[in-house]
Amino acid sequence: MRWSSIFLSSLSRSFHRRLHPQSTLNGFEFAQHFFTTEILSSAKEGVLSKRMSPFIAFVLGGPGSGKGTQCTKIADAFGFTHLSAGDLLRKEILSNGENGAMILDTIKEGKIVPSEITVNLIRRAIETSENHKFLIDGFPRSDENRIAFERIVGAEPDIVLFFDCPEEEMVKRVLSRNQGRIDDNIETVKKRLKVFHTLNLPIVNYYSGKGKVHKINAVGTVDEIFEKVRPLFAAFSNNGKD
Ligand SMILES: Nc1ncnc2c1ncn2[C@@H]1O[C@H](COP(=O)(O)OP(=O)(O)OP(=O)(O)O)[C@@H](O)[C@H]1O
Ligand SMILES: Nc1ccn([C@H]2C[C@H](O)[C@@H](COP(=O)(O)O)O2)c(=O)n1
Ligand SMILES: [Mg+2]
Repeated sequence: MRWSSIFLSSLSRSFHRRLHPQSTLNGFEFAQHFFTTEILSSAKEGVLSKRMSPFIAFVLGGPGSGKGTQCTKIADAFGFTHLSAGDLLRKEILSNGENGAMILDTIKEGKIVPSEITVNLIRRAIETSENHKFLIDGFPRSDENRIAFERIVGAEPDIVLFFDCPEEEMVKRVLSRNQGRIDDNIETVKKRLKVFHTLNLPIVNYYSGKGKVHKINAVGTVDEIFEKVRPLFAAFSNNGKD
């Protein structure tokens, strides 16, 4: 083996270990992973312009914890495509599709829309995107969501961000959001908080067990929180917008 390849291989291996501390890849498996996820992602044109497997970050947190706000900033700074599951569902309501009325009722009740519907909206958005880096905001919200994503999209997240915010602060933020959302009222927020504890938090625990969760204290100004998020994404990117 040439020195340059030994050097590159060890550099990329340590980079990979920093990003995936739980990784057990080694030898051939590691080289394969590195080729498909790191090298192909930097190619700009032709058949290599899209990574074989996209880079996926799930972004979790309670209602009003600031997921959407931070995703906008990450997308701007690091060239990710921001896919909000809630926004995709709201668009589906507006498009008068066959599931629109059911989705509206479910959102009003603060419940979770059947996974197949949400996952297919996400899948379509990934497939029609030219990008290979995605922030999937507000998903998965349940074990059923997670399993459906693995089955239908056939992928797992590379990282999971979890915005940890006290309940009182989340309620305050939702009630002053003022974007005309049907679920931004105290009755629905209470229901969404229950769903957050019973269905969403177990997902965070599941990915914690896999060493994928980056927990961010979501109290502070938007910019202060982004400064905690930035280093995670800087580690994935050479120059901020690869
Ligand atoms: N760090 C912050 N400090 C104060 N207000 C914030 C902060 N981050 C976001 N907000 C505001 O709180 C409200 C909720 O934020 P955002 O929509 O980003 O939350 P979310 O986690 O996406 O919520 P949801 O799950 O309900 O979509 C918005 O009005 C936003 O401007
Ligand atoms: N995975 C998801 C994401 C969202 N929904 C529904 C239920 C949520 O209360 C609503 C709003 O989502 P948000 O904009 O707060 O992320 O959308 C769902 O059923 N499944
Ligand atoms: Mg949101």
